[in-house]
Amino acid sequence: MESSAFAAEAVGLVKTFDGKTAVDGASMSVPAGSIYGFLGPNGAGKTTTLRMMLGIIDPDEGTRRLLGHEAPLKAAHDIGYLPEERGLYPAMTAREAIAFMGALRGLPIRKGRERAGELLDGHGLGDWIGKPIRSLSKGMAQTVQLLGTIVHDPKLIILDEPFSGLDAINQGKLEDLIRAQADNGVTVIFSTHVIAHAERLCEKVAIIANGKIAFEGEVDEARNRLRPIVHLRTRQADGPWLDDLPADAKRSGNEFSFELPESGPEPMLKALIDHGAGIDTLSIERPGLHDAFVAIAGAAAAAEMKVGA
Ligand SMILES: Nc1ncnc2c1ncn2[C@@H]1O[C@H](COP(=O)(O)OP(=O)(O)OP(=O)(O)O)[C@@H](O)[C@H]1O
Repeated sequence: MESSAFAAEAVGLVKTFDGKTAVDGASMSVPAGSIYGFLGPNGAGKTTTLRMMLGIIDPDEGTRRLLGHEAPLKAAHDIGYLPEERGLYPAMTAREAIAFMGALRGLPIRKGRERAGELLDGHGLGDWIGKPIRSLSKGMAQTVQLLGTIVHDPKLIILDEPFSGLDAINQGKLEDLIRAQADNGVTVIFSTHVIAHAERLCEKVAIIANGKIAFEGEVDEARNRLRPIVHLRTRQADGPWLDDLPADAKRSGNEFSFELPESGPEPMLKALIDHGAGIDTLSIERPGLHDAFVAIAGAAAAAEMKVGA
């Protein structure tokens, strides 16, 4: 049943709300045991796609398969889901909230309480175990909800914008938690509009803009679509060596920047040296995922994304 190399797959998912297409033919394949990032600006269709994958809503067209099940709800006990809208019952204690979330996924409540204690201890919230949710800070409550998402040891975790609302320290802890889950063989899918998290965590990403998947593949594959950029500062301002630079090199004083030629840096560097440019500084910058995002999804979509945490 779960022998597939993919923990989640979607083929041609379409969803229209009131005549407006929110998701327009999304196909994704999430390798089992990987960390998979779903990147796109607000309103791009991330939440709608994840809800279709989970079986919370049905697509108008297309198919999906979750942990080997064509009816995603059949996999419900093996799934952990953190929705974009956060919320816990304010009067429940941290322990009860976690145990309750586990019970909704089939974990016996007694076991859930036990695991809740371990998880809260392990995440620095041991002192809050018996405190009502309303007495916790927003970040703590979000951590509790996250612990409730993993309390039943799911095989696949789907987190919708899990980093939003967390300060930098808690964002770092969440990255650690995601890595720890993946190290244990759990598949993690998370959506984000912050590129840095995906760049640090993911092997594979999907980039969605205007309801369409513009790219799906390895992070390196996205970055490799762009050529590295050479930044060069010469000692001389003028000379025959200027002809050795690519015609479209950008110049500011003695500083030049241009795409690395297909032939690599050596032939050009040799020519520059032979023709008397005098190399002051040289660096070759590999494009980041943000540059790749701009190239793939367009500048307008990229402008709505955040580069860093
Ligand atoms: N239940 C719904 N009824 C009507 N329109 C909807 C519904 N759910 C989503 N939409 C619309 O579908 C489009 C995609 O929304 P979706 O929430 O999937 O995007 P998103 O990428 O997750 O962005 P965000 O992070 O802002 O939620 C938006 O235009 C949204 O208004």
